[in-house]
Amino acid sequence: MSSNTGNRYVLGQNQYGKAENRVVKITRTGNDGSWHEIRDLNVSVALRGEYRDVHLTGDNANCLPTDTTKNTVFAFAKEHGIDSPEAFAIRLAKHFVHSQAPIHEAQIRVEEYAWDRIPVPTRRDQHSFVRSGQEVRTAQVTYGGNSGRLEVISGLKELTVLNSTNSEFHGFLKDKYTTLKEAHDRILATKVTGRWAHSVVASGDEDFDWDRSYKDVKRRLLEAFADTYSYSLQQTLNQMAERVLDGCPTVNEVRLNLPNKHHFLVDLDPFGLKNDNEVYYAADRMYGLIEGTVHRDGVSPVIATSDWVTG
Ligand SMILES: O=c1[nH]c(=O)c2[nH]c(=O)[nH]c2[nH]1
Repeated sequence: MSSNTGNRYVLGQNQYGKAENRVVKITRTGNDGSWHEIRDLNVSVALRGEYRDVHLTGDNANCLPTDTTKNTVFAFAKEHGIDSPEAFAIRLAKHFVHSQAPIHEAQIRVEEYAWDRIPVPTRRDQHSFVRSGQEVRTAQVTYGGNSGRLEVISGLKELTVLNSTNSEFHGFLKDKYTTLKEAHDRILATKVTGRWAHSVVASGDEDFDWDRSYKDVKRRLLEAFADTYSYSLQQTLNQMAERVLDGCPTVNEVRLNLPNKHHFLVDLDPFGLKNDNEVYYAADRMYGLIEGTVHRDGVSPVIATSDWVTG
């Protein structure tokens, strides 16, 4: 969106909303309500539409307060529950666009923090949890706009994985600045940020099982990482994305950002010791950053390539 102010400047893309609403929903089940389920989300709202006046003239008539968007997130958790990050985000996005004429498009971004149950064999009630440290689940829903599209991008971040062998890197281009030694057996480690876009079919299906889809994609990413005999992290990236597209017909596109978490062999010669690929120094920076999108033929990619992902 852009609008000519009649002056020298043009108001370009703009959006607003409340970011990082941390909503935790406890659902009590069982006869006496002593079995608890938990969903722990970080929800950000961005609204787009007729906001020329609020920026240019100070007329706030079209401006639903960010405070209201925050309240809506918490009220919806109570009124509708949280079935999954995607379902919750779709419900919110549709609500904002359908309830206020000036709002043309809504984008909801969600992070979910997972909790595992602490098993207590002596207790029938279950309300104790330990934060599960593996990864953060993400979802981004965009609804509305000129085409009235519903776009759902699921994802994860901070999923750290390591292969202690079956990784080589050699035969690369060399110039006068190249000092890297060819590696025929190295550690391959990365902290996966992955995003995958769902087809319209899945996005529009109110009964679509987002949690199951998420588990399926994550399992495939991990299995492909473990199965691939790697000649570069780029090749591993492609294998991981293809494994998802192979097994998940409702996923059209996968984007992966893979920092190469370098492990350098430590020189033990000064101590008269031989380092037979056993002792490494794990460097936390700098890191190679390998990024790419793999999508079905004929599908136009929608996942932003400009998002800055750090290692
Ligand atoms: O898997 C890798 N890909 C690269 O492009 C690269 N570059 C580098 O220095 N090490 C590696 N490893």
